[in-house]
Amino acid sequence: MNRVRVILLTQAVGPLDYKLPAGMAAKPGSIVVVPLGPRKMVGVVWDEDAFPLDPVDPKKLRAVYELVDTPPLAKGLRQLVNWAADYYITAHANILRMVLSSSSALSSAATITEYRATSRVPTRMTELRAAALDQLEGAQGLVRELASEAGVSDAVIRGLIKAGAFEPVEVGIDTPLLLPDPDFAAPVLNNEQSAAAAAMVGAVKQQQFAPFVLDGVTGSGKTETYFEAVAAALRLGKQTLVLLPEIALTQPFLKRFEERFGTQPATWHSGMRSTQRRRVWRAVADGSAKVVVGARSALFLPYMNPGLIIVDEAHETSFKQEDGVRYHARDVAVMRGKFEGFPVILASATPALESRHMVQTGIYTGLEIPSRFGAAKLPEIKAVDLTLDAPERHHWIAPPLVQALQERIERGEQSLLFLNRRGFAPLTLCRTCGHRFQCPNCTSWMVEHRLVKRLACHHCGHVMPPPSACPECHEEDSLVACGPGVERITEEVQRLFPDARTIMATSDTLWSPEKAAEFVARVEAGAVDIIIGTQLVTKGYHFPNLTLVGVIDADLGLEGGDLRAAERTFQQIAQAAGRAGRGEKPGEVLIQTRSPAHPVIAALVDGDRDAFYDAETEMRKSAGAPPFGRYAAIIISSEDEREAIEAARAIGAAAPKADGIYVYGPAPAPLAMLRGRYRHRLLVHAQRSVDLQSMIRNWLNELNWPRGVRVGVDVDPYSFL
Ligand SMILES: Nc1ncnc2c1ncn2[C@@H]1O[C@H](COP(=O)(O)OP(=O)(O)OP(=O)(O)O)[C@@H](O)[C@H]1O
Ligand SMILES: [Zn+2]
Repeated sequence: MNRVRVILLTQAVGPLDYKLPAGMAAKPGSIVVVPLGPRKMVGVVWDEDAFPLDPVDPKKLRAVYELVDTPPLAKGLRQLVNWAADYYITAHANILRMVLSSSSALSSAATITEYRATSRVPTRMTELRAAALDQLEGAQGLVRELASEAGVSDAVIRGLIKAGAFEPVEVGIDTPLLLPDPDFAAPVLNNEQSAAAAAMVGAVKQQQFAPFVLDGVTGSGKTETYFEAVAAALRLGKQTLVLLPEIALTQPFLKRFEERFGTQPATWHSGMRSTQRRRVWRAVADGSAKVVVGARSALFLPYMNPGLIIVDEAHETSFKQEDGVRYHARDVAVMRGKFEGFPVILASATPALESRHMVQTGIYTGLEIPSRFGAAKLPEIKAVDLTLDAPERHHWIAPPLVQALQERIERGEQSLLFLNRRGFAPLTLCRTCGHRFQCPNCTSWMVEHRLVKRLACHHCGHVMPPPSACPECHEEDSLVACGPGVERITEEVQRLFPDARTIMATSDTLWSPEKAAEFVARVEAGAVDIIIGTQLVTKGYHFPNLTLVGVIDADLGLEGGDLRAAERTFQQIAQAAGRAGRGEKPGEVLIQTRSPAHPVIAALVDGDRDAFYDAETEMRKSAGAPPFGRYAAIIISSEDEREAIEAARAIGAAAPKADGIYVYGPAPAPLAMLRGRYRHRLLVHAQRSVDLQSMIRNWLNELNWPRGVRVGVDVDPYSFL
């Protein structure tokens, strides 16, 4: 029968059956264009056994329009999509959109029309046009891209094209990627590294599923070591994916990769232009992209011949996606290896408790590199007790840290101050009436960003200029900044050491791979004495002349009752500390805290990671928390507060009562209002033996709620409270 089942890239309809026109052959995984009502839509031919479907009268079936000229999605990838839709309780379409994440890759044209500026000045010049021309000097791209770069509408750009200020350029987009050479510059590994590399290389050659935790202390050379596994995959003609937690880490990685393999790998991240996306997507799908480095979205690409996935800094919580499909890239990576039969390496100096547990129970293989590479030693870590050694009023750097910074400046060495807070101050209030600036769309304070003279919401992006008078009591010049952010620490450093060269490193300053590369180049060239940064600079970077790390507020992350607060704080500070003393000169780390006896701080000072993890694991066990039990959050939101509460109550009232399941709530979600939507949450806590997904699916399928209400499920949530 020439009938196929198709999943369309929209959540609005389930899988539909179509008939194949004569002469068209499509098998499961084939990408097709089909009619849906009056529209044309992309879809994927799916295995018939995945969904129970009513038989439709064959005469009523509409015909597939077109078979897209790309290789069909492999069976293993289709299984992964089935699994992810099931596990994260979402529609197949939502997962498939991440697989087919380049719409231009699906059209057959191998060239594309971009536009670039000519020197012709349009006869009619408007303010918008002038500003756009100014912004776009030397730029080239699609109309949409140029418009967004200049911050104007597409119409403005089209007007400029008509006026001759931009001209069309035909761009070939499928130029082949260069091949990395596994033997270009192989390093000599030390014994510890060799042992770990041998295990990974062996697994790559076996071409079977094998999960590893590559657990090496900071500066142990995990990258050089897993590069051997990449080389092994290259020799077999297999594809490797390296996942990085942040785009900012891409550039230094590319440089190291090129030094090792003679050419850069393909990259994949949200900042790419659509032509680049198409080129990489197609090269991934036809197997010619041998190594891809990317953010978590690279995980779902249709690799033709995958042989290895490496998740670098695998403990990072940014691998968990918090909107759309709430998946964890680390966990999906492991499942992908399982379905498609290849090793997956989770590399970290501070593995997630869950990963460590998998090693201890023998499900993952643990590989350790216990010491730093070469002559480098792990830094000495000390706590600075802020209750004894307090900074001056309105200052945040305590005397011992001031002195340590002074010594580094004198010796020509570099320092890093770590505070995980962007902006100048986390809270602004009126000293006369106490008014606090809150985001109008979210339950969160507006954060002052003094450099750009704005108050900003870190959740929805809402910004406003700081008013000169209080909006409540109208008192002039009455606003005070409360608490420090990195901008304020930078100011303090500049006051303390007027001659020191400082640089601030946060997602506000390192927002693109290029900016991050510039930052690295400046630090490497010795043009910086003191780096002040958020968690963005605490991992991955290797600056041999950096010998001091100061943690401004170690207690910050420990506040609040988040399940992973202690673990995350430990990881963050250990990673920050790991930037010190990576070269020949020894490193020193000073941790400012009000509770030096806290188990997290004590473990860091004693260098006793295992004791900390063991105690933390015991606590999770007795609480039935992951990995010993499971959580899922059900988030109910609406622009209408009543509607949200009522829907949440109705869902709560219908909660299943069964052994091993506890449902808490509904209660206001961690951000009770977000982007203008009121949010309520139910938290489901289940024993491992419970089929959590089926239970939630059955529960929610029975219920209805008003159109304006959205109900999302977050399986294995990372944001709590
Ligand atoms: N076998 C080797 N030969 C030459 N250089 C090496 C070797 N192993 C490591 N190095 C160098 O040592 C430094 C530290 O290595 P690397 O950055 O890979 O450590 P890491 O384990 O990833 O650290 P972190 O977890 O802190 O990011 C790098 O400059 C790296 O090039
Ligand atoms: Zn907001």
